Amino acid sequence: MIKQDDQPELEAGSCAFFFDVDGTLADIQPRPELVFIPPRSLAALDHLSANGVPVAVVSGRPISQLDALLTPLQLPAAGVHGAERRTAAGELQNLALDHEVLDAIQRELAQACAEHPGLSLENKGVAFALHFRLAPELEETARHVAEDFVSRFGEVLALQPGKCVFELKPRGASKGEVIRTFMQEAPFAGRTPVFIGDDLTDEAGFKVVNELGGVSIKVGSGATEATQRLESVDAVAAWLDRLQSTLLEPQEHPIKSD
Ligand SMILES: O=P(O)(O)OC[C@H]1O[C@H](O[C@H]2O[C@H](CO)[C@@H](O)[C@H](O)[C@H]2O)[C@H](O)[C@@H](O)[C@@H]1O
Repeated sequence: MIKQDDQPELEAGSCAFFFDVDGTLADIQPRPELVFIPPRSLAALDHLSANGVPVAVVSGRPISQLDALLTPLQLPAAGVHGAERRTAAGELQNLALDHEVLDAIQRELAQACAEHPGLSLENKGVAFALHFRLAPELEETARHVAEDFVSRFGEVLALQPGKCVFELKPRGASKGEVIRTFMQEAPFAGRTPVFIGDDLTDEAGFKVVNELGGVSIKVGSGATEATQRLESVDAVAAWLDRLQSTLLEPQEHPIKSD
């Protein structure tokens, strides 16, 4: 049990924040489309950002889904584990990928997954997630299919295991490298990077943030490179509340929590 007193102590005004989404801002749900970010956390993100604190989301989800989850906020964002990026200035920068090959992979994967009802294929256009949360007995099948595709399309895809999922992400996509890129630009540059995440894909982010002298926070249990921990998504929400109170002369924020 992590006590309230052990919450990471930070002054928001000198930091730049990077948030993972599933398992960090939002509780894990049986299916990806059921996920939501609690209004209290949305309000806190809005408050920080409206007060000049750089806040970005860094997720395995595409940016289009992140925008929908964060509505009405539109934050700087990295999607698909870093394959997509929207800068603070609103510019979109994506990894250069061979879409013909990805389309062919998608067709083959759909066929392979169709042989295993219960295995759910999430097609993100440039990445694919093989979910087995609703059919845990298919974990080894999902691993086998994912490993087979990575061995055949290793120039394009890399394996990214996660919570009840094996993902095929674009080779070169890394949450760590995308955080490093954000940290070279305004308004992030010169601040202490803070990255909060819960899953294996977040470990690359923790590594880079540690290297940059920042603060890495793992949500939940399990081995990690992160140096601090929060117990749960609820604990993240409570910590966000406290972070807001460290701001000097805060401005009113448009989103109200309920
Ligand atoms: O980097 P994240 O923001 O943590 O996104 C990682 C993946 O999250 C989603 O899958 C996970 O969350 C689902 C909803 O809670 C859950 O049902 C699933 O078992 C988890 O693996 C999302 O579907 C993926 O696209 C993201 O890459």
